[in-house]
Amino acid sequence: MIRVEGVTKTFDSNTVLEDISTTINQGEVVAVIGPSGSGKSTFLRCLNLLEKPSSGSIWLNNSEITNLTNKLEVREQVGMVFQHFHLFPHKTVLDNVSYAPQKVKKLKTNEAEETATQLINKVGLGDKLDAYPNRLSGGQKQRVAIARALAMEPAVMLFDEPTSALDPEMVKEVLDVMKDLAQTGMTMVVVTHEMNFAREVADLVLFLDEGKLMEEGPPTTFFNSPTTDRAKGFLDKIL
Ligand SMILES: Nc1ncnc2c1ncn2[C@@H]1O[C@H](COP(=O)(O)OP(=O)(O)OP(=O)(O)O)[C@@H](O)[C@H]1O
Repeated sequence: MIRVEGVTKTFDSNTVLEDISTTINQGEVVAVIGPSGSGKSTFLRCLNLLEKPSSGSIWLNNSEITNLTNKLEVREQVGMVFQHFHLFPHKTVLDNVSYAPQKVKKLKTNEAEETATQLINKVGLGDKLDAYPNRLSGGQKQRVAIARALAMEPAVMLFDEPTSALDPEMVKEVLDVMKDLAQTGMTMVVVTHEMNFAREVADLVLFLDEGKLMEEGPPTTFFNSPTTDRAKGFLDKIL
C-alpha cells in the first residue's frame, strides 16, 4: 500500500533521513520508534508530502506520489492526527468533523453531518456534538481530531505522537480509539513513545536512529531480541 524507496531528507546540510526503504501493507499497523530527533516525525510527514523527500520515492497504491503537485489528492487518501489536535476553535465538534468532507469532497451538509455524527459516536463523544473545542479535555479533543481525519475516508492514517500532549489519565481513551480503529483493518502508521501500544497493537516496528532505519520487524522480535546495539541501548533506557 505504501512503498518507501531510498528516501533521504536533508534540511540545509543536515541529513535527517538517510536512504529509508520499507513497505507498509494494507491493514498493517506500523509503530515508528526511536530516540528524540531520530527523524520519526519527518519520516511520517514524508508519507503524506507534508515534507518532500530530497531524494528517493514514495508510492501509494502503486502510484508514485513523490512529485505530485496536487498534494490535496494525497491528503484525501492519507489522514493525519497530530500531537496538538489542530481543531478549528470556532467550530463545534460536529462542524470540525463535517467541514472537510463538505469543502473537499463536496458532500451535502446533511450527508456530511450524518457521517460525522456516526464517527463522533464511534469515538465516544456523541454527547459533545455541539460543544466547542475549548470545552473539551485533551483526550476528547484528540478523539475529535481522529474522527475528523476519518471523515475523509482515508486509506491510511498517520499518527504523530497522538498521546504525547495528553495528561496521563487521558492517554488510554485515545489509545483505545486507535486500537478499535486498528481492528477495523485500517492501515496505520504511528509515531509513538507508548511501547505497550507498539507491543500489543503493531504488526511491524520501525526503529529509527540518527535518520537511519536500524531495525524493522514484528514487535516481539524487536522488543525481545533487538539485533543492533542502538536498539538495545534505546530499549535499556526506556523499559
Ligand atoms: N523543518 C525543519 N527544518 C530544519 N530541521 C528540521 C525540520 N524538521 C525537523 N528538523 C530536524 O530534523 C531532525 C529530526 O526531527 P524529527 O522531528 O523528525 O525527529 P523525531 O524523531 O520525530 O523527534 P521527537 O521524538 O523529539 O519528536 C531534528 O534534528 C530536527 O531539528
